[in-house]
Amino acid sequence: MEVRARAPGKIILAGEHAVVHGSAAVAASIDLYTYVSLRFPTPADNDERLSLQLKDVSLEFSWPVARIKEAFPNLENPIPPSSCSLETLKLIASLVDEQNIPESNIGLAAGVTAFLWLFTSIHGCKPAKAVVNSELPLGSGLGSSAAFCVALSAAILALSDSVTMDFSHRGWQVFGENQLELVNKWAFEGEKIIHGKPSGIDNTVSTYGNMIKFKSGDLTRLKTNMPLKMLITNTKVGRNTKALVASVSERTLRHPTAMASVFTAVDSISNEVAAIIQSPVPDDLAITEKEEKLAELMEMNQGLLQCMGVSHASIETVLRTTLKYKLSTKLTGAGGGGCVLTLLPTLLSGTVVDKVVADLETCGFQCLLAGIGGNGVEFSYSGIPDIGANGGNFS
Ligand SMILES: Nc1ncnc2c1ncn2[C@@H]1O[C@H](COP(=O)(O)OP(=O)(O)O)[C@@H](O)[C@H]1O
Ligand SMILES: C[C@@](O)(CCOP(=O)(O)O)CC(=O)O
Ligand SMILES: [Mg+2]
Repeated sequence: MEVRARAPGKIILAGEHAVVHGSAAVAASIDLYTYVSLRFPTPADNDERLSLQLKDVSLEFSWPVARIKEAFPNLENPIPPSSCSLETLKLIASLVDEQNIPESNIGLAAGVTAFLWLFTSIHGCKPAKAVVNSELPLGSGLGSSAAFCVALSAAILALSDSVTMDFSHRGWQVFGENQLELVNKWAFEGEKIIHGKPSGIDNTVSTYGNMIKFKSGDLTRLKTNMPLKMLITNTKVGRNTKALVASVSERTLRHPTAMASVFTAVDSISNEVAAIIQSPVPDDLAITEKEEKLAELMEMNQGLLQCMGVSHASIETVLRTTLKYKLSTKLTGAGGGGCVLTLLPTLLSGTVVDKVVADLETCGFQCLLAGIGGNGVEFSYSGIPDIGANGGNFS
């Protein structure tokens, strides 16, 4: 039997980075997903390995289970969601090093480490094969790391005693509230391995979907009927969230008072964005007014992200290009390159959108329009034994 899980990427409408320092932020899921399939071999497979296939980078890693047992002599499982200790990180690093990850893909080591921590914490040293593929660009600000951790946690938990399997349900199914919480907690532990100091907003929006406000670990699910259209421009400039988050923390240490004011300003912007998004939309005029306010808040947030030092020449080029069409733009995610959001007002003609996209593509950028605010993590079983509804636990 195999389980497949999928978890969405996200855009941050307001508050990235500042959210790591306690400000509010607003994020929405997008309809681009990371998929993980996981299966335990049958005795006939005679496979005593734990394998991870990363299709997006055409790499596969595997470890004999005996080698993992040797590296983790004191492994206890299953354990409740907890951080990987420095000592265990070192043990996992030795397993990852053995795989000779190509230098050009070295950022993957953190993701592979997160996989080993999540899998062994929940299942111990068991042979299994996980296959990952994604519709998201990796390392571009659309939350691929969180979608990876959420989809992995979901697939790993869906084949554990923590989830009662419902075989009567074919196709994608959603977790119950307690299980979602567990998936989110484990995914956060994975994000810690990849990001160093994540706020938790990315894994939370990927787990719960839709639109959320997030502050100091507290989730508020936003209800909105405002149509929101964003053009996502990928500058294709590579960057690394962990390094950017660390650079903002270093600037905060150097200028604590000034940065505290920046974070307070971002907090107000995020709260205002959340209020606008949630307020009723009686007519087109009201939508236009709201869009104008949102556009201004996005510009203000971008200015503050520049203050934090996370903009980039490529992002500034997108800003200048869209400004020619009086459109407002801000970076999304960690910045330093990656993806940029441009608000497309409801009354903006398709011809103008086409022209903006053509201009941006001439600069070598890639534009995409993603659906905003869809489902969070989902899972489905395949190769189900024919025993009817709710066959109980398998592990
Ligand atoms: N589909 C995937 N396959 C392999 N690793 C992934 C995948 N998605 C995410 N990752 C991991 O997440 C890292 C990128 O995370 P990050 O720098 O936070 O960028 P973002 O989350 O904005 O895409 C990658 O270097 C890798 O370790
Ligand atoms: C910069 C930050 O606010 C968002 C990072 O998003 P991404 O990994 O760039 O998609 C960090 C965080 O909140 O954990
Ligand atoms: Mg990330």
